Amino acid sequence: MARARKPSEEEGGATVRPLAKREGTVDGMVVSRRSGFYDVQLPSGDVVLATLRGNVRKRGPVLTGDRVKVRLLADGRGVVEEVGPRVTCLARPPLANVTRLVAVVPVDHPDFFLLDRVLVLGEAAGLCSVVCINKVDLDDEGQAGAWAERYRQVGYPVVLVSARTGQGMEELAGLLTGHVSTLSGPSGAGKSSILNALVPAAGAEVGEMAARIGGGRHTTRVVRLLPLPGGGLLADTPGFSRLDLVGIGSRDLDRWMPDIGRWADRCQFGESCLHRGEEGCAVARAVEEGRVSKHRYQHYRRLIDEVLAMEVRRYS
Ligand SMILES: Nc1nc2c(ncn2[C@@H]2O[C@H](COP(=O)(O)OP(=O)(O)OP(=O)(O)O)[C@@H](O)[C@H]2O)c(=O)[nH]1
Ligand SMILES: [Zn+2]
Repeated sequence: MARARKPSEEEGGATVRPLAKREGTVDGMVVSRRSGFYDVQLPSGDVVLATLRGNVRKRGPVLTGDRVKVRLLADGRGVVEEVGPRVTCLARPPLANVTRLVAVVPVDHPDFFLLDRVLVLGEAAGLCSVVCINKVDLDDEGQAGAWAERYRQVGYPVVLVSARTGQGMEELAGLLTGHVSTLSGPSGAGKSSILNALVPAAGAEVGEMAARIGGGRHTTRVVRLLPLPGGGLLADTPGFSRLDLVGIGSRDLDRWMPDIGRWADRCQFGESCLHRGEEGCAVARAVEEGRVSKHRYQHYRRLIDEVLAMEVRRYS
């Protein structure tokens, strides 16, 4: 898989940059869609309901997050006349131009294997990830600081927040400014609570997942991009609705874990090495010397075994 080029901070996907000039049209971004109708947010903040022009419809699906040119009609509606190139594209949920992934870990039930899996998927999709440790009001044993340090060493910005008390939320909001962002993390991590704290009008249901499933309300939801008060947009649906390592190859995995990849480049065995404890492997040595976290390396080993097993199933 070719390495996705990461958008720079200035290129944050929420900036509505002009596409090529087109007479009588304005730039916008699709912020939600349902059966043939698209809500397009204009640079003024206004949202118009639009349909697609025939040639646009033929070219393939237009996704929430797509940058478009709309022609405004006299009745206040619009017609999408052109769709701009995508910086990133997620499949499930279908979202274009997301640039920021907020990987949420709850203090009360932290699962760092799951976090590393989410971060790998984010890297492979070309997103700039932030690790968000939530529920720090429950951090009685003061462990969150050490966890944060582990991920700062990898190179990720880490924020310690409490959606309940509001601690750290301003810092998190600052990291989302100018981006199209999405939250990811296990059920109960506090994604809806964080969304509601960042976008008071979001009205996301908190702590009701079990009730929803139990009650059989299992309908497909529309993905919306909600405007953040400080600028930027936040998806109201978690960024990865499935966490299988689809599209991740055994030869690429080290690149999607930057702390491992850094040493993989120096491995004497070159590209053929999968860094599974081979004698003389530069990654194994870096772990022994304490330059790479043992936890992260253990997770790499579990993930590479999983990817290899998938490849065996696919090719046999
Ligand atoms: N103490 C504490 N509890 C929190 C915090 N954030 C969320 N919670 C609680 O954690 C539970 C789960 O929160 P949600 O926001 O529904 O979590 P979610 O990640 O959206 O969960 P799903 O919808 O199941 O994916 C709720 O009971 C929240 O009130 C926090 O910062 N501190
Ligand atoms: Zn190696």
